[in-house]
Amino acid sequence: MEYSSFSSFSPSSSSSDDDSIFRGITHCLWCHWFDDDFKAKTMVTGDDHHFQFLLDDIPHFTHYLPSHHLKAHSNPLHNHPAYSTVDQYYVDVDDVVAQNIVAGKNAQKCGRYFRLAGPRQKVFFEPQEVHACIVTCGGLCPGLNTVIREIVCGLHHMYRVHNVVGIQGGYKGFYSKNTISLTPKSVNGIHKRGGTILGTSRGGHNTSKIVDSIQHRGINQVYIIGGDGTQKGVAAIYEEIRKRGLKVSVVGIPKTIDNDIPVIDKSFGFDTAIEEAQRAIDAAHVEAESNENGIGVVRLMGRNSGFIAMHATLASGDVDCCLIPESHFYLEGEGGLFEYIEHCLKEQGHMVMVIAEGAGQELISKDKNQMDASGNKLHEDVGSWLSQQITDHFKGKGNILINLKYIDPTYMIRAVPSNASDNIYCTLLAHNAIHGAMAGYTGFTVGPVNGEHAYVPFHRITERQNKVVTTDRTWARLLSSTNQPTFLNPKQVDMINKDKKNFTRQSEAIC
Ligand SMILES: Nc1ncnc2c1ncn2[C@@H]1O[C@H](COP(=O)(O)OP(=O)(O)O)[C@@H](O)[C@H]1O
Ligand SMILES: O=P(O)(O)OC[C@H]1O[C@](O)(COP(=O)(O)O)[C@@H](O)[C@@H]1O
Ligand SMILES: [Mg+2]
Repeated sequence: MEYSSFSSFSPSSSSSDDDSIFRGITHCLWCHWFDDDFKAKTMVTGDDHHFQFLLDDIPHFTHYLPSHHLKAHSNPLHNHPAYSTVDQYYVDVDDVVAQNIVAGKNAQKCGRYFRLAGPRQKVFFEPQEVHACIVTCGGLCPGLNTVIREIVCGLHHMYRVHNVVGIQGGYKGFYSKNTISLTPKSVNGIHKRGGTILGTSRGGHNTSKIVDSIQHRGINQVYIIGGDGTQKGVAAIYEEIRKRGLKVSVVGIPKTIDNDIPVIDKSFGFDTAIEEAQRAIDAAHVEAESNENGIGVVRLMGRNSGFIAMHATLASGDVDCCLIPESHFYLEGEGGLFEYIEHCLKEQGHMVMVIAEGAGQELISKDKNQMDASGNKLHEDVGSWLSQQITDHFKGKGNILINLKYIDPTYMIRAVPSNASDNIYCTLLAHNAIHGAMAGYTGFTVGPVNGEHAYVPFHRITERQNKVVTTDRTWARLLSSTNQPTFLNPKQVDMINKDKKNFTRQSEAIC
């Protein structure tokens, strides 16, 4: 199937030979097209023609490379001693994952679907032809080394691919550093270490220099591990590769300690970070409890979203107040933070607070607007600021002596090695990334959607950042467990309720 057979905004069914090689034998009707922004879409109609849904599809080599450049081969896993015994080992080409799994009266008509991740019957690379590279970009996260190790070992053990290199120091390493060879031996045991053996960086994304380097080195599978910024870079690399007509599979593996990547259930390393945060909260609790009017303040990561702070608070049970960027708070007056602290000290003699790094930034007077090398806004240290505000407040009250201890474990929670469950998660991500690349898919990311690993197009991952929804049940559960104020006035509550009504109307209109 030639790329030109995809027509803009006009779904058309296809049943060429190449198409059936690509999709296997199927009874469903699959109509592919690209929308105005060149995003792959597929309309799938079931056997009985009643069931129809829109698949948020990912690109495949057959979409843009001429068929005489492509040859499909049987998946070598057929002959693998471990995998060949598995019943139904290959993913059926008709298998998709629903983004919304809560059934309602319009359940079949609305929502998005993604391709189920996993090994395909046909692959578009011979093992000896593959030259893969791996790069890590952006901030650290527990599990980076595990993903690296599992890509190297997965390629080696499952597909007998031996030519894998590491790009050092993030995107800029493509054009400024030599590669290092990665073998199962060289990555042995790295999952027990925090950080990334390849190094990482912010900034330095130069699409044409990166693609020149990929072309020059003869690399044909690119595995890029990074957050939202990185995935925007991966999308640009894929676009350039497609324009140049290269048979190079570009795969993004989503990483972020902040867990703010949409669509996927959770990012790797997040569980580990929450576990590590407990140690800081426990210490803050012990200090606060052991001192008269003890106040423990813990600052956790979360540039624009408060998932780490929220989950660490929910897991702990010892936190009296959790402050996140999504929920504005104020210090003075009725319903304010100072009033609540005074209440906690009076009632229980101590209190523990968790604050996300991006919370309360609007309260801190700033004279500069600083950015990091990737263009991310740099925040003021809200933990130190808040500790000072609390200290000054009680000083002003004269007769109340407080004992405030400020703990800042921000970098500690992301520098640790991944825990057992994150290691298993990282392995699945790595293996599914490999299966997708070997099957000829490109320009995609991978991750769990409602518990099933799926291939997700870049634009779904980068179009927005996940935020804590302060009107949903999880935040309500937190408010009820801490007993903290909502910091909302009646006018704001009214606005939230109006927004909710509008949202419900819009959702109904989409269906
Ligand atoms: N819009 C973008 N387009 C291309 N590359 C980007 C973009 N945003 C960030 N990058 C690159 O991605 C890398 C990591 O981005 P950063 O925001 O620091 O971390 P993360 O990917 O973890 O969010 C950096 O090398 C940066 O130059
Ligand atoms: O000091 P660094 O390395 O820039 O990292 C700090 C930032 O990294 C983060 O963990 C997010 O990083 P990523 O976007 O790279 O995932 C933020 O919470 C924090 O603001
Ligand atoms: Mg980011």
